[in-house]
Amino acid sequence: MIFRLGDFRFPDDPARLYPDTPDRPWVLEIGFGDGRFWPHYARTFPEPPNYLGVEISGVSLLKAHRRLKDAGLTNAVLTKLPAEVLVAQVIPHGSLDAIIVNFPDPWPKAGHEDHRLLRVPFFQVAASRLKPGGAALLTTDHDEYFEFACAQAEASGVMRVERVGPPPAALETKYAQKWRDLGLGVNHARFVPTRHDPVPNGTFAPYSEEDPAVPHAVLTLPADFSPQHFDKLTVRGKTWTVVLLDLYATLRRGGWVALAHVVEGDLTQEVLVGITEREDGTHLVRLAKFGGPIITPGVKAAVGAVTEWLEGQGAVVKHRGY
Ligand SMILES: C[S@@+](CC[C@H](N)C(=O)[O-])C[C@H]1O[C@@H](n2cnc3c(N)ncnc32)[C@H](O)[C@@H]1O
Repeated sequence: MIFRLGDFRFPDDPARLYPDTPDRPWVLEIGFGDGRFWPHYARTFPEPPNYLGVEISGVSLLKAHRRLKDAGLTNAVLTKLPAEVLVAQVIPHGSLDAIIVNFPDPWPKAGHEDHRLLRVPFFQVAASRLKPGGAALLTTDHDEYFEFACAQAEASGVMRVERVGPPPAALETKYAQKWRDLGLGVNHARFVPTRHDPVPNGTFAPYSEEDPAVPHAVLTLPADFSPQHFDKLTVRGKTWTVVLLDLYATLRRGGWVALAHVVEGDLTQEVLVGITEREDGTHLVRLAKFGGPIITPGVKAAVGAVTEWLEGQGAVVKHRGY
């Protein structure tokens, strides 16, 4: 099954994600590519564990989805997201049996280490998300990244590094085959948590139409409010950047819609903020459902930015709910 970020809870519950197999082990694979690993690895268990796969490539997502379907692996959830967002926001403390990372992008150029997944912050969150007895498994052809990842795991203070042989399934992926054809070897490590300090999930919330928590404001617009142009506007907070890109008039209900680009760490969302007239003549500024937004501090700030832009145009705010 393919999940969007908005289909998850924050944190989610494996029993909700896998209602037919809630008692099986839970394995997360990061950067599954075309999905060759899981059919091989799942076969090494008496029953296929519950699988959560995360990828940033949409093409890979569709290829892997077809592969898992053809293999009859139904207790599998695939999602197109940066792994960092999924691990930090969706996965509960102490819930995973394994985290698998096969041939992660090595970011080999000097100065690009910050783009690497396997750094201290990742290991700290991973140690929280793994169950006692669980481990993160890395297989890579890239010697320098391998040493870097082992050093980062040690530096995290929450992982023990075991340099052991890879599971045979890790040698069946597309990239494993590519490097094997070039005559290159692989490195493998198990990162075993030595501590399980909880790293709290964030403050994300799903969008629910009736929920009063949907960010909004109520205001009175000046009688002559009729914007003819809109200049792009950027607002920065500690953890987010909001860019109000444009404002559109809506024809069906009267009113306007602002398009906002919201960046918070690894997560980017494009959201719409509606400005609609209410029966009493005031206007409601509210995050729109369109596009399946997640309610985050940055998205609340986008509603705030639209409200404050309207104040700059002479609106008087009666209520702020963001
Ligand atoms: C070198 S490929 C390896 C693919 C596959 N594991 C294999 O062995 O054939 C790395 C994969 O990681 C994915 N990826 C890179 N950064 C990611 C991130 N932050 N979250 C999830 N996937 C990511 C890429 O899209 C790519 O498919």
